[in-house]
Amino acid sequence: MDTLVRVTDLSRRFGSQQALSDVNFCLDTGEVLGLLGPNGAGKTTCLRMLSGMLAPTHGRIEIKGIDLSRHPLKAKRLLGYLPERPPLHSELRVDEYLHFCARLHRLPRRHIPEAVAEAKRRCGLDDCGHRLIAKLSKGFRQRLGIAQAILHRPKLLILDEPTEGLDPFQMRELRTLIRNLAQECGVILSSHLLAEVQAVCDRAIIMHQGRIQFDASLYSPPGSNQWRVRLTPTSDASTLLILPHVLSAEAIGGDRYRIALDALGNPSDLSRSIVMAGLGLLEFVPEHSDLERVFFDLIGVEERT
Ligand SMILES: Nc1ncnc2c1ncn2[C@@H]1O[C@H](COP(=O)(O)OP(=O)(O)OP(=O)(O)O)[C@@H](O)[C@H]1O
Repeated sequence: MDTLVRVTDLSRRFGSQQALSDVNFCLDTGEVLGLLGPNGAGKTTCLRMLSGMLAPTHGRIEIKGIDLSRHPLKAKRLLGYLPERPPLHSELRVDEYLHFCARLHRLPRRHIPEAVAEAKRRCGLDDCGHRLIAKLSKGFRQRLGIAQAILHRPKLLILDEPTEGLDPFQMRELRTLIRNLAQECGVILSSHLLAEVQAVCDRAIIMHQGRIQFDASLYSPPGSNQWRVRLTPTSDASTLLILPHVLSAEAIGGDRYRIALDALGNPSDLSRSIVMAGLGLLEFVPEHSDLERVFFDLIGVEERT
């Protein structure tokens, strides 16, 4: 697969504040990458640098092998950007605004009507051309923000908190749109919601205090068969290890254990054998993915084990 974006040792300092430190990652065409992290983690700073709006203090960004700092115009032609606050002009009508943006993207005049029609079609704005932007709902404003970003058919689409403030229905529609757009380009989006990233992304990077804490595919590896149990305090937990199909049983605190089963093990047999071995079973849940573990550890939403 093509490497679309290569980010090397990217750092940014604002005065004494180190907003981003030594960030490294790559993105392939067709991939949707989610940047996750709490407020102030550095997501927007990272996306602003990727979009060419902010210069790095240190490090390099290449888009299709083109160095963004050295050849900004050439590299920026390959990307579309939806900032945290979409740059909409509320006094304009949708068509007027998209024509204006098409000129900013330097599309040849004769191609503009077709490009505007196509962007509206892809973003579900076909019937909105004459509507005043001031009168659009939040969901339609986000669609319009994305439409301006894809007018020139970029190879890389950068979306900063694209579903922020949308209702669940609008969120679902926008996620479908993002997945459809990803058939033609790579997408990097930011969010502080784990479920959001899990719903739409192929890969997630968790950022915290300007650094990458986790970077992995969201497709669970085949054969990951892990369960979390809580036993009564008097239980002899070493018994877990001799139960059928148990590969390991790791104590994770609070009388809880993370149990890994082999490929033949299954949860219903495991729960039965725990009880038959005389252990007091209080809780039995699927173990979180590594992504969820890191996220909850950082954000501290879930009870700690
Ligand atoms: N222009 C700026 N001047 C000074 N500090 C800044 C500037 N932009 C960002 N920062 C600081 O850099 C850090 C990272 O901010 P950033 O906006 O990138 O985080 P974020 O993960 O996008 O957060 P949020 O989810 O709240 O948007 C924060 O501490 C922020 O205060």
